Amino acid sequence: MDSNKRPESMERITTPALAQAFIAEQVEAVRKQVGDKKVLLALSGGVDSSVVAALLIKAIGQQLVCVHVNHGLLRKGEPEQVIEVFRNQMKANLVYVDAVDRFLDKLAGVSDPEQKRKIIGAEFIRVFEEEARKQDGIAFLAQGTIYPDITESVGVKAHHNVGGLPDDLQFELVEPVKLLYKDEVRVVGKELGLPDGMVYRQPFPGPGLGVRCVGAITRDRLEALREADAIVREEIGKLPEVPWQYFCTIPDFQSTGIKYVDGKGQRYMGWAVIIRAVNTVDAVTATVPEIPFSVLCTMRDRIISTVDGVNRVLWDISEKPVATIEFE
Ligand SMILES: Nc1ncnc2c1ncn2[C@@H]1O[C@H](COP(=O)(O)OP(=O)(O)OP(=O)(O)O)[C@@H](O)[C@H]1O
Repeated sequence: MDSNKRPESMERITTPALAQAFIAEQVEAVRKQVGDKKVLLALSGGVDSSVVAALLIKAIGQQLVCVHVNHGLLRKGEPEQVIEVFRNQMKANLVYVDAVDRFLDKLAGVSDPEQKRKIIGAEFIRVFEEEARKQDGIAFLAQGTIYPDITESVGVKAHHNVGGLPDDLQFELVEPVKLLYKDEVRVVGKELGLPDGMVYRQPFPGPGLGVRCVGAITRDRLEALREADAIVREEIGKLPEVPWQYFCTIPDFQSTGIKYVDGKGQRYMGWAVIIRAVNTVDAVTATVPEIPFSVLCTMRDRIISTVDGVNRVLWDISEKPVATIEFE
């Protein structure tokens, strides 16, 4: 039987009981596959790799080595959450790699979006390879492959795919959620005790904030983006109906602002934050939900008063097509 084909008889995991049954079955299967060997996992803190991590911690505990790479392009609080959940709460064997300078130095002055993506992907593989070489006795590589990755692409995670590792680091794969759809992964994640903020995290591009800091990334603009993004997520996240995705970008142009110092107006140049929220079923087309004007004003006020360097807040009403969801 093709192990990459979901059996027609497989029931959709929609309830805690079904999730528990799946977890028990996979814990057994992983123990059987891995024995007493060690497993390596690149842990982003996204839903898929987090669920795999939690499942493997349950199955094999300290035989799992998780590697979390902070490339400087993660959202506010994400690396801290990975450390809190996996190292402090689940007592996982977690290697935290601070690679912020490495990534940002490589990206300095690069404005072409494709080039930026390539640099981020290649550097990620390099960092992960270095960490893999520091570990003794790794025999398996775990991946958060899910069913749409198999049916919609070539069968492996396309971005940051650790399949890009050199030949001598080609381990046997452990892919416990590869037959699950995203909604099922979330139900399983919840049963494994992962926090809602992780399980229901909105989609985030592989290259992270890198493609929302439009053009050549600078550290100050990236920091402003991270702060503004946290405000946008917090405020729009309070709506009774939360859009599919909501975030902001900061393009690489400045416009004139005015600051009052000792009652005297002074002109200065500042960045613009562009807020974007979309609804979509398949990400092929997207519509723009209505956001109450009062919420837009709250975001404007918070961003302008707390985010350094920003003097303008814009609301993007473009649908897809013709505008893509992300700016790059
Ligand atoms: N910063 C990171 N640190 C460690 N591993 C990462 C990081 N970013 C990505 N990865 C690895 O690359 C895989 C694919 O990343 P991608 O950004 O495409 O996210 P994804 O398909 O939504 O998966 P996830 O939900 O696990 O983030 C992740 O599952 C993870 O194994």
